[in-house]
Amino acid sequence: MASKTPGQSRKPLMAGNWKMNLNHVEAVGLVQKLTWTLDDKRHDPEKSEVVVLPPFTDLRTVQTLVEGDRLTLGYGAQDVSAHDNGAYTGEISVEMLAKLNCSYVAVGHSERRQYHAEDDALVNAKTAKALSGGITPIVCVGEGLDVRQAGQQVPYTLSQVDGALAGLTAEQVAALVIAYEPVWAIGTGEVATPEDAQEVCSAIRSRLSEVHGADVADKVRILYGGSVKSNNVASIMAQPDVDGCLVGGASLQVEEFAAIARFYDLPAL
Ligand SMILES: O=C[C@H](O)COP(=O)(O)O
Repeated sequence: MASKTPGQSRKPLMAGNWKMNLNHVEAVGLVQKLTWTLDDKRHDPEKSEVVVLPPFTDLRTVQTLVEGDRLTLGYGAQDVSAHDNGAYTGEISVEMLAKLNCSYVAVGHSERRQYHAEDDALVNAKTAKALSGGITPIVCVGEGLDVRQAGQQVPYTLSQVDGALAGLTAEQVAALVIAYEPVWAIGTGEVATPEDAQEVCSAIRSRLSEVHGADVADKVRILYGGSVKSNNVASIMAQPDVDGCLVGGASLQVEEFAAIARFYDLPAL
């Protein structure tokens, strides 16, 4: 099995995308239980950074809890507007997220692309907007089942990466996170094999290196997402170009997500 490069400096990132689950009262319960569980199991924050991405309506509550109790837990949003402010009903601006001290925001999640017709140009605008507001975008890319069956997952995903990062400077690219999420593996229980994840994550890093240089490519954390569980996370994380996971369903289960965060203590099966 491929292994991490010795001395690699990218700190693993485990981000829990709650999607449209948990109201702000329920968020308190999950965040408290998660941090207690991580403490109880002696989670080492140097070995993985743990982040939650709750719905917008939970963010102020999560901020108050994290800051009030000085929790070692990052948080962010699941989407951001490409606009600064104005008549965009239902949208949330980067300035609003920055005011809530969000560290991260997911952009271009496949569910946004599928249900809200977000294309690469809009994902590009949102990525640039997040960066301009000092929030780290987690740029989501990945192919559907038809593309995978045609064996086109690498060119398809690289085209999404090119589109999402168009016009960004090397410095901006070095500051963002990319999440490779094959759509056929999201919420289906169909996890990609570690080799499937590595193939595309490695191709993404090579593309970043071609366009922005090896130093930039070496800094970017590339996550895998799609049916990540405690029983498959260690072997996925053993891949050299996988620097963390974007976790959906399992992030709503405290014990499961805490175990995923502590992937470094699990055997790679
Ligand atoms: O953002 C998370 C991904 O969509 C993965 O979701 P999942 O872990 O439920 O498959």
